[in-house]
Amino acid sequence: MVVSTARQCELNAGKSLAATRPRLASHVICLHTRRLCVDSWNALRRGAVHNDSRSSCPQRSMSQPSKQPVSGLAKLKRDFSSNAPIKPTVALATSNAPVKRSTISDALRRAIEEGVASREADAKPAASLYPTPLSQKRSLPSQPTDAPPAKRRLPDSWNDTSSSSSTYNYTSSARSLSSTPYDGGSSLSTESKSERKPLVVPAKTLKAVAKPAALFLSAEQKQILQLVKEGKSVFYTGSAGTGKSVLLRNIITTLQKSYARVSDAVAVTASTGLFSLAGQAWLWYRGLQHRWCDDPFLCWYWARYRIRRDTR
Ligand SMILES: Nc1ncnc2c1ncn2[C@@H]1O[C@H](COP(=O)(O)OP(=O)(O)OP(=O)(O)O)[C@@H](O)[C@H]1O
Repeated sequence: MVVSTARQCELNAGKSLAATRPRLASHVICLHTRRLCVDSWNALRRGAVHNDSRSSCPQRSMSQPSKQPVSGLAKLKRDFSSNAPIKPTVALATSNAPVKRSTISDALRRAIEEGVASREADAKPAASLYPTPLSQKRSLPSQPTDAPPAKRRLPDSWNDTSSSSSTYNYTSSARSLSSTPYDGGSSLSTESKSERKPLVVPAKTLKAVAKPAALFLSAEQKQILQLVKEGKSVFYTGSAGTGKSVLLRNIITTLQKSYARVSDAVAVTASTGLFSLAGQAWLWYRGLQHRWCDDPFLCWYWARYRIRRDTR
């Protein structure tokens, strides 16, 4: 595309542009009239006359200043007859002066400015809803502090059923418990320490708790117990945990009940396991089996030593 000035339009009028500049582009735009002046390159090549320039570029005297604002390119003179570079005829100082823009540019600029302004106006309320990037905290919706939060209440049907059913009343139960010797700690929050009542547990309750469960002797144990009742001398032994001590306590209790009216009828010479003849059971139970236990005397002595040491 070739940019042609008004002067060039005048110069080129009436003669073939193709003859002078055959390699020019296909169109020539006259900057003076800002419209397409010349036909296509083919028309120029055929030697067509620059007809449009006649109509669009009226013959004007170059001495008359142009009323229409032109850009700096309009003031460039170029001789198309040669390949000489463009030489500005007007000092470039004029370019330093504020160049008055065309009305089209001003309108476009105003339209762009109005569009930007309208976008900013639309974006302002939306931006006020969201926090700034620096403050990432979410602002909770402001609630009126005067109005207390609504209490959650049970439905009426719930109250009806609870009153009719056997619901546990914690308040009344706490009062009833405080009247008992042991309040179970429920009245700690309501009563002071001075009002606390001592813990009183009936002796019957303690005995019932301390009483072990009844044992039923096995057949072998019963057989040995029966022999003792018949007054026979019995020696029974067995490995650890087979029930020898249980049987011995049962024998003592049975004999004491049988000879309760006779004083000193029953005498217990040694406790179970500890001072028994071998004493192996106790030592085995304590995990202290020793080779001395093969000797009854040494085992008894060893057992006594361990008992005294442990009971200090
Ligand atoms: N007839 C029984 N019924 C239920 N438990 C029993 C019976 N005989 C013994 N036991 C239980 O067996 C365990 C051992 O019994 P016991 O201490 O009398 O054995 P042991 O032979 O004396 O043991 P060790 O030789 O170590 O002294 C005990 O916990 C006892 O309660």
